[in-house]
Amino acid sequence: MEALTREKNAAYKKQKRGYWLLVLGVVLLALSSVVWVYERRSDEYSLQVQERLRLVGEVQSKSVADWRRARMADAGALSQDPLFSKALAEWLHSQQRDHRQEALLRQRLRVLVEYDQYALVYLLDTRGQLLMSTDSAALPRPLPAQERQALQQALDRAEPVAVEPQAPGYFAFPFFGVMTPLYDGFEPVGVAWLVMDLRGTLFPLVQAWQVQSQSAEAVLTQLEGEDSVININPLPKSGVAALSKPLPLTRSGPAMQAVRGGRGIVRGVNHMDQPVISMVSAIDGAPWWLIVQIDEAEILNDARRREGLAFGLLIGALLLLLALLGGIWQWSAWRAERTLKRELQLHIRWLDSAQQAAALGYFVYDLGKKEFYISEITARIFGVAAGGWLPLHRWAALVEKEDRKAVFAAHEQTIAQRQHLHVQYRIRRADNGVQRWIQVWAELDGREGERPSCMIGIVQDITERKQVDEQLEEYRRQLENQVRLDPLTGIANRLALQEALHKEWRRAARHGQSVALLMLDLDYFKAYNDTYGHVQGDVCLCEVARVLAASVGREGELVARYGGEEFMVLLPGSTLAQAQAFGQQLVLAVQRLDLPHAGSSVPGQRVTISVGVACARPGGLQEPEQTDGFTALIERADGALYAAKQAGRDRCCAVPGP
Ligand SMILES: Nc1nc2c(ncn2[C@@H]2O[C@H](COP(=O)(O)OP(=O)(O)OP(=O)(O)O)[C@@H](O)[C@H]2O)c(=O)[nH]1
Repeated sequence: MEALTREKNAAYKKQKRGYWLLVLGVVLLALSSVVWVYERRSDEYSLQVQERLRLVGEVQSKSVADWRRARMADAGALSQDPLFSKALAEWLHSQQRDHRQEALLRQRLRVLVEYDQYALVYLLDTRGQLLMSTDSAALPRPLPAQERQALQQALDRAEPVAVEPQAPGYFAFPFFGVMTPLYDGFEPVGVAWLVMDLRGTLFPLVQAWQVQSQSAEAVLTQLEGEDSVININPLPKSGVAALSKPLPLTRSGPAMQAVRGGRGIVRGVNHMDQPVISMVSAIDGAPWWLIVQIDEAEILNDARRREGLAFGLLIGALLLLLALLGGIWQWSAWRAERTLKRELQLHIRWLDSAQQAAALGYFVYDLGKKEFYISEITARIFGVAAGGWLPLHRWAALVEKEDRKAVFAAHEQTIAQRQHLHVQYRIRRADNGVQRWIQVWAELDGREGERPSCMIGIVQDITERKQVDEQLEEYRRQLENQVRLDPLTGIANRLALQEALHKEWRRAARHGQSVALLMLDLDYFKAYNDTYGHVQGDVCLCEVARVLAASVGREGELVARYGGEEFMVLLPGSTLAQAQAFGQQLVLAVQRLDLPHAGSSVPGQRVTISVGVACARPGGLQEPEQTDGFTALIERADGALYAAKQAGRDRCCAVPGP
């Protein structure tokens, strides 16, 4: 039972281990799926961001190009304005510089500042000397080389020429300028230097990209010298001011890739050594590149944060579900285990009670250790102190000497041939030395083909049952005898005679011997009954039977009451003469009884017998030859008896064989 409990516990633990392995497998599968999906989602998100970068870059670069084109177009329109140029020419040619013309020119310059949003406008002569400016703005002196060069180019080409942003510039604000030539007919009369403050004009276009990002920025760059660039607009997120000092071109920076002709989405590190994804666009008609960039790590972190949250929730829900399922399973397993334990305890109690009631104990014989483990009841049967381990030699000493060899042989045969063991043997109890009968049923454990490790069996004290069995056997034997005994005389009856006759007939046939049969009858017994009564008649029969029984003694010889006052004597191996002589002895033995018989016609009026003798040598052993043979023998003995009666009774007559 303990083994059963252990087995069930082991099965339960195995089941539990299996469950946790399953849970672990599911969790690992879920995690790897999540990681796989997560990676794919990160890639997808990166592609989405790149697409957005591309769109923003295209829109912004177009806006910047449009803005620049518009500025150049405005400058072109001013250059083509004949009235303005004419007014300037006239003002220049007038000796005292006509105040009215000057007022008109200043008016026009104010319009340019107010409506075309120029920060400053300078009117220069063709040598670059200041003629007038808006709001009395001072002209940088001397006129910087870049502006001088632009002025000259504008006059040479007869079209506006841009003055690109510079670092550091001449003004307190980042600016973009256009040198606009003015002609009176075919004669150049001067140049309008249109200066635009980029902060309120161009920068908002570049910085119009509103995204919730820590790093996303757009920057207009232009080459400064051979190997550096300047950022035209400020980068507030990176803490870089507009037109900051030139930044060296780094090999993997997006600016370098832009300068080398890279366009579209590029990867690289920015000036702060952070990996960024950038959209690089060249601004049409300008030496500028627009770089829209975002920190790559931020993209992924952002994506991961969001995806992670979603997946975290999913995994959390999954784990919660698993935990819930596990809890339910544990609870049901605990309930099942508790029920099982209760049932097991109940069964153990029932089994103990049943074993006690049946005086049934159990044992386990460990084939390796050669030791018995015996239960309490088994210990009680063997008379040892308590259940537990009992070495083989101690058990062997308790087996009755006469039975020991057979019991060992049975045990060995069981182990060798994997048979069931069912033996009954005697033991001497260890405590009081009393002999007891026990019965043992046992079998080997393990499956077919496996090497058995132990023999498990039950033991029952059957001493009382054995005694009852012996009594029953005795009773049966008595009954058997009684069936074959004549109740009045106590000698064999007709049934016993017939069985003996069959047996001896067959034996004689096998050994080629003869069988003699004597048939005896009390003479005038009817008269005896009539004279002395039936009770006395019975007594007489008993006396004669006693005498007859006392006269036979060799093996196979039998005296039987054949019926009424008739008796038979079977003499196997006797010849007719020997049998006749024996018959005569019987006649004399009855005479010697000297029982008075007043009704007898035999002289002396004593109880006498007549005897008929027949003898035969049996032929075949087969039926009906055999039956015919001894039936004929009986008939001939009967015939001989008749002859003895006819001859005067109290004698023995023999009939020779056929
Ligand atoms: N008392 C007693 N008488 C028996 C028993 N069995 C048979 N008898 C009697 O035995 C008598 C047999 O008589 P019969 O067959 O006429 O023969 P018999 O009188 O002996 O005459 P013979 O045999 O010719 O000498 C019968 O009267 C039976 O009643 C018995 O068990 N006890």
